[in-house]
Amino acid sequence: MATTDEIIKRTAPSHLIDHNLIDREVESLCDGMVQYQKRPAQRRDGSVVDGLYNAWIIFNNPKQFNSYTTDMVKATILAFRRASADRQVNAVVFTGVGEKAFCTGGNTKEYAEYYAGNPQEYRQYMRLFNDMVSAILGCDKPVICRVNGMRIGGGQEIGMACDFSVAHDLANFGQAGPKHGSAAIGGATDFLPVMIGCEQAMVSGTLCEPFSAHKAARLGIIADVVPALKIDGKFVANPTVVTDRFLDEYGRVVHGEFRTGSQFKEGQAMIKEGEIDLSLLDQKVEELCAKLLDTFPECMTKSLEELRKPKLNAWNQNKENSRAWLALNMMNEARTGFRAFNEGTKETGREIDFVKLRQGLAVGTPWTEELVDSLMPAAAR
Ligand SMILES: CC(C)(COP(=O)(O)OP(=O)(O)OC[C@H]1O[C@@H](n2cnc3c(N)ncnc32)[C@H](O)[C@@H]1OP(=O)(O)O)[C@@H](O)C(=O)NCCC(=O)NCCSC(=O)C1=CCCCC1=O
Repeated sequence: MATTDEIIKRTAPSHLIDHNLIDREVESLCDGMVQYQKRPAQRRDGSVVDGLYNAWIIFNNPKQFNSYTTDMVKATILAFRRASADRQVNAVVFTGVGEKAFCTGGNTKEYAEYYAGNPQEYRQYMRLFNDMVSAILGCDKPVICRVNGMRIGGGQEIGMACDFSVAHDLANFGQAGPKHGSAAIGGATDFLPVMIGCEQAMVSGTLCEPFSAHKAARLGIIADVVPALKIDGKFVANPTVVTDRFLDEYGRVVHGEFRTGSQFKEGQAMIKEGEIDLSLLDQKVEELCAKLLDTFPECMTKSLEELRKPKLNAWNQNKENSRAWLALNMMNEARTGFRAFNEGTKETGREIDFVKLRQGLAVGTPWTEELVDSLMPAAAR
């Protein structure tokens, strides 16, 4: 009987049709701010597999916490289509450079300086954003979000569109919408209720309070969490987060909540003193890729398609209405909120005086450029 290798050699066709949309390097669409790397696949024992790869899609905008510009969104759509069509690719690893941020969502500088006050332009942008989220949810390969740091706003949304998330435990998660003039309708309002239930989704989507990777694991937003902080060469859990007990004296769950007061400050000092090492994160990601490799490919794709449906159906039901509303929102609250973040500083703050705005609207004050200018952090001082 012929061996599998002999059969492959004898029967594999000499020409394969290329199903990619365009034949351009991902990096060429965005000056390298999104990188596409085919990294050799590994077996569970760590040995490298000939001819098979994992596609790493990497956001490379560290100065702006790996937020995505319009060009980066275009490149990301192409990257996921490329990975989906590439016969040699078995899994996609979606991540960012560095250890501070996976992604903090849309680029607030571009939002404030180009899209603010231009709903027709933002509608075009949101076509691209929607296609980016759909490209993740429609990828024929399993998608792992390697959470190399904070996952905030639209970064949390594209992260939740992935099939698996593995995070290091210094990463924070959360939305920014109603604090920065938007609503988390770029996927979070579709995915959160499905993933963590309506009550916790409401807390995250409206109050916009960040939560730790340990809490994200407890809530079910991520599949796994590993330490990244080394003190004297030894990995330790995030010292700003409660990880040494599950309940407080009243029987309430405190595991994964942030420490407070002097304990939190001491934890921050420990992080400053320590060394950040993402080797355990990469080990966990490679282990997951190796497990995914050890399956039938078509059955894997079918399982992905079915298990994605709760998120995908919610997303498809709402994404076009969300796009239209987000465009129009650029006339008032998004224009105000993203300008405030972009023009604010640590000293002036980066958010408006929400009470002042509400007081004005409560007496029917109309939205004018003058009102918006008066709400900017520097003006309010
Ligand atoms: C809470 C933060 C994520 C982290 O805060 P902190 O640790 O205090 O860092 P900062 O000093 O705020 O930021 C450091 C520098 O990074 C720049 N930065 C941070 N985030 C962005 C961003 N998203 N775009 C551009 N630049 C960013 C920041 O300006 C600092 O640089 P500087 O030169 O000014 O010193 C906090 O950073 C934060 O809240 N960031 C903004 C989060 C945000 O609002 N994202 C957009 C949400 S809306 C969105 O993503 C959407 C997606 C699609 C659907 C529609 C939509 O609205």
